[in-house]
Amino acid sequence: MAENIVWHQHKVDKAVRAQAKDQKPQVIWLTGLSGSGKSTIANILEQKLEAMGKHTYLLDGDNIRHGLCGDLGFSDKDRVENIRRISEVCKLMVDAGLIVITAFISPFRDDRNFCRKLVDDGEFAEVFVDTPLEVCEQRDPKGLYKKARAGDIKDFTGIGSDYEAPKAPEVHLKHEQETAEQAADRLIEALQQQGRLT
Ligand SMILES: Nc1ncnc2c1ncn2[C@@H]1O[C@H](COP(=O)(O)OS(=O)(=O)O)[C@@H](OP(=O)(O)O)[C@H]1O
Ligand SMILES: Nc1ncnc2c1ncn2[C@@H]1O[C@H](COP(=O)(O)OP(=O)(O)O)[C@@H](O)[C@H]1O
Repeated sequence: MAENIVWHQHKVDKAVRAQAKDQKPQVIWLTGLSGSGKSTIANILEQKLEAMGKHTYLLDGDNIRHGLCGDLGFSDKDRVENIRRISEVCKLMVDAGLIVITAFISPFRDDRNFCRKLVDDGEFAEVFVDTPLEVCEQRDPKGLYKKARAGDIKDFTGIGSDYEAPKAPEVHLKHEQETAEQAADRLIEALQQQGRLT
C-alpha cells in the first residue's frame, strides 16, 4: 500500500513527451481467445504504425509470462493479477508517450475495464478479435486446444475457463473471410476514424 508515499510531479510530463513524438499516447488492447489472431494482428499493426512514424511498444502474452508475470499461472486469481500488472505497465508506457499495443486473452471484463480506468479518457481502445472457438480450435497454432481436450490443460480459456466477450468494444474485428493483413488495415482505419492516430 502507498502509505506515507508522496507522488512526484515531474516537469517533463506526458504532454511534453507526446508533443515531442507528435502522437496521442494510448493503449490499443486486443482481446480474444487463444488462436483468435491477437499476436498476428498486433504484429502487423505495429509494423504499420512504425511505418507511419509512430512510437509503439507491443506487449504480448507469451513474452510477458516469461518475465514480469513468470510467477503466475492460469487460475482466475493469477489471470486477474497478470492483467493488473500489465495494466500498470501500460499506464507507465502511455505516460512515456508511447502507443502501447497489447495481445492478451484478458478474459475478464472487469480486468480490461481496470486498465481503461487507469489511463485518461480516450487513451484506451478495446479491440475484440472475435474469432469463434471452433475456428481457433481448428487453427490450434500451438497444439494447446488438443492438449486441453485431452485433459492435459484443465483451465484452458473457452474450454475449462471462461471468456467474457466485450459488450461495447471500440473496434470489433469479427471473423470473416479476411486475412490478418486486412484485419490490421481495418483496425487502423477504425482508429483513424476515431481520431486516435492524428
Ligand atoms: N490454461 C491456459 N489458458 C489460456 N492460455 C494458456 C493456458 N495455458 C497456456 N496458455 C498460453 O498462454 C497464453 C495466454 O496468456 P495471457 O497472459 O494472454 O492469458 S490471460 O490474459 O492471463 O488469460 C496463450 O497465448 P495466446 O494463444 O497467444 O492467447 C497460450 O499460449
Ligand atoms: N484473419 C486472421 N487473423 C489473424 N490470424 C489468422 C487469420 N487467419 C489465419 N490466422 C492464423 O491464426 C493463427 C493465430 O495465432 P495467434 O496470432 O498466435 O493468435 P493469438 O495471439 O490470439 O493466440 C496464426 O497462425 C495466424 O496465421
